[in-house]
Amino acid sequence: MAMSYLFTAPTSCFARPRKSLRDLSSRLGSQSFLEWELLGKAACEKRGGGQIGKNSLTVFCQQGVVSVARKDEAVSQSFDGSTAQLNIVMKFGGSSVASAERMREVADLILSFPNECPIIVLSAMGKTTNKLLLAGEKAVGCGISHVSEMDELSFVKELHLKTVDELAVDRLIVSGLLDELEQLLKGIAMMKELTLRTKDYLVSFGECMSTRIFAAYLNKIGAKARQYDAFDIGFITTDDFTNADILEATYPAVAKRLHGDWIRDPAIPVVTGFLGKGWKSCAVTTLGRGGSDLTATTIGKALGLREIQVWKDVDGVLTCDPNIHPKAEPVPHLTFDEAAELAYFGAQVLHPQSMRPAREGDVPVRVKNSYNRQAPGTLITRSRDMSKALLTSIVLKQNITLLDIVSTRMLGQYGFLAKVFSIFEDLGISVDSVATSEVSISLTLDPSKIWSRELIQQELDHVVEELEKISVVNLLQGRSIISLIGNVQRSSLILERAFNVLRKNGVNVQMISQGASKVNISLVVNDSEAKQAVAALHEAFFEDGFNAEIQSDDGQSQNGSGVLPYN
Ligand SMILES: Nc1ncnc2c1ncn2[C@@H]1O[C@H](COP(=O)(O)OP(=O)(O)O)[C@@H](O)[C@H]1O
Ligand SMILES: N[C@@H](CC(=O)OP(=O)(O)O)C(=O)O
Repeated sequence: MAMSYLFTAPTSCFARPRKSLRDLSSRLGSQSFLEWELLGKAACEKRGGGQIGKNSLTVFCQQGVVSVARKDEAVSQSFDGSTAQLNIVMKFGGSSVASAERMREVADLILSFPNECPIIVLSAMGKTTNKLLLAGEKAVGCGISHVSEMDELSFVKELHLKTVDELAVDRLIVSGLLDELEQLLKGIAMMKELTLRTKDYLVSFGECMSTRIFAAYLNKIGAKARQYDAFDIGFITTDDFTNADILEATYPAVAKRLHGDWIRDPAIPVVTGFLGKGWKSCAVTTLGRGGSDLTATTIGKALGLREIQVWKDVDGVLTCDPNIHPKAEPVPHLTFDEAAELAYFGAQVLHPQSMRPAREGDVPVRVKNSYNRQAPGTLITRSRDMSKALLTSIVLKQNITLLDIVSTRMLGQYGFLAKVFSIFEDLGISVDSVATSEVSISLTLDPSKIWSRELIQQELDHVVEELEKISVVNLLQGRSIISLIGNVQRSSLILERAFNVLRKNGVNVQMISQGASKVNISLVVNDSEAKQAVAALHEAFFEDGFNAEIQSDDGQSQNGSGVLPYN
């Protein structure tokens, strides 16, 4: 029996998947149904997503979605380039959608790209998440009768009702959710308890409302849009409430849902950022503060989009936190590794996990300013010309704890290190930077753990107690990590300049760590000296033309090509 297939692919897909389609068709053409299913599965896995139906196979390719449907007898193969495909994801943070006026501007911004078919990801409006968390904490102690008068609840209600009124969309879009929110807070007040699971449900109201308002507004101005709650479209996560991880199953599920709806009835998808659904509990989870960036990159990978755009209130990723040093400037180009390291070491501009899906899917990320569209922003890709900038940014993480641990036992180094890290593992505490010698180890912990659970004093005491069974421990609080992100293959040059500056400023470095990442050197200093040190380092590396000088002096990178490969 002759097998035959109908292929559909958008024009934007032709560049790369045409070959894949041919490969697939020739490979599938001579197979039995069972083999076809197996090959289909392999293709889906390789390409990051897909689905196998009884009589159809859909594979999501790099540049879009390729549908492959089997037809019974008649041989037919066609490419249909007429349907525009979802090709980018645009994420707008709380600062970008803080008011009705901002929502109008964001809608205008989206529609100013008529050739793009974007998926929109939104965070909660302005400071809504913080207000909801505060409301939850207050509700625990305020008594049920006082819930309705809580300032935080009034703030959230007024902000959302005012926004729907100003955008002239129906109040019903949010009024039901606001009632439910009040009921939830009353429940918390009644139980006098706010669990992590309840916290996640509580904050989810922020994204659920912002996306509903925005989608309604787009529809009102004639741009057909469809709202989605991430927890309903396949964002499957671990059950680590307040800091859940995205599970692999998410990618094909999200692609299937968004693409399927788009093919059936095209409408701009407006998806809640930050939210997921726990795979065991089936309850709403959140991806950690700032998690909407991760929602966007997950969608980018799931659908193999051309670009992920993350719109903020700054001109891109800056050379340092503008709140710490006002002379911070935009960084034009970063690698995924540099951006991940920068986020992990404290730059709040990106969620620490958000680069992972983008890197895995090799989808470029562009960080842009929704208040200043013309600014070029920052492009984050697999590799960059390393001769262009020796250092890309300086990140400061304050209020960390430094632990100096000296072995008292006759353990070999491997035994000692293994024991130390097993203690951290047992206590579920992650370590930031590490420096070791034969019998001692220095490491840093982040007590505020903004991206995960709180490391409270009690836990810190517990760590010390456990470590003291095998070592002498010196716990030093009030320290900062200054991370120098850039081409660490040139570490001698970076360190020479950095130590020169720090010595001149009388700053003593208490620990130094250069990981295998090849993009980060971390220096630990006293909190009291940290900001001054960052300002001095920024001046030395970015304000006096040092990066440019290095480029003209010896523009060649270590591998000669100037481009550091990602591996
Ligand atoms: N290196 C950095 N580059 C850019 N912004 C930074 C950096 N470090 C800290 N920030 C802060 O991050 C903010 C943007 O991140 P965020 O508030 O999460 O945006 P959004 O809510 O729009 O997603 C900026 O307003 C800035 O104050
Ligand atoms: N609203 C959530 C998620 C988020 O990503 O927000 P933003 O994009 O504004 O950082 C938070 O405040 O953490």
